Amino acid sequence: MIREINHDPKFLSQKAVLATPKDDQIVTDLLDTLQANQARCVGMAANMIGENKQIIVCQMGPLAFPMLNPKIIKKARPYTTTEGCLSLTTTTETTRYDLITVQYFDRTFTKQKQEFQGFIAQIIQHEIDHLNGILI
Ligand SMILES: CSCC[C@H](NC=O)C(=O)O
Repeated sequence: MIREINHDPKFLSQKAVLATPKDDQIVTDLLDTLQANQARCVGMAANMIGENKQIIVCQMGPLAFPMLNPKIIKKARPYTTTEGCLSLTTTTETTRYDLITVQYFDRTFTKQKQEFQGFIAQIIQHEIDHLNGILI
């Protein structure tokens, strides 16, 4: 189901709680909502649809993939960039890392560890910030 985008700064600045296998409907809704906003959005965190759970979805080419309870366990090659966000009206300068290793659970709740580089790594960092209540 496509959900409304949350713009409430108080809600968005909370730290999200751990996701469980019972949260699969949130994953579906997040993927639907990302797809509906594809023209202006490449990633979303669950709190952006009003669900305070550690779930993100990221668009990589034609593929949108969910990550549950993601954690960056390694980061390298910092750089400065400017980002916007569907939940905000302004853009901000921020530091990102070109190379990251992420530990997460996939939709079947299987533990994964994967390395990401470049733009997709940037999206993941932006969305994980959302889970920690950090808006760029
Ligand atoms: C380049 S990272 C920007 C990610 C942002 N998503 C919002 O959470 C978006 O504009 O899709």
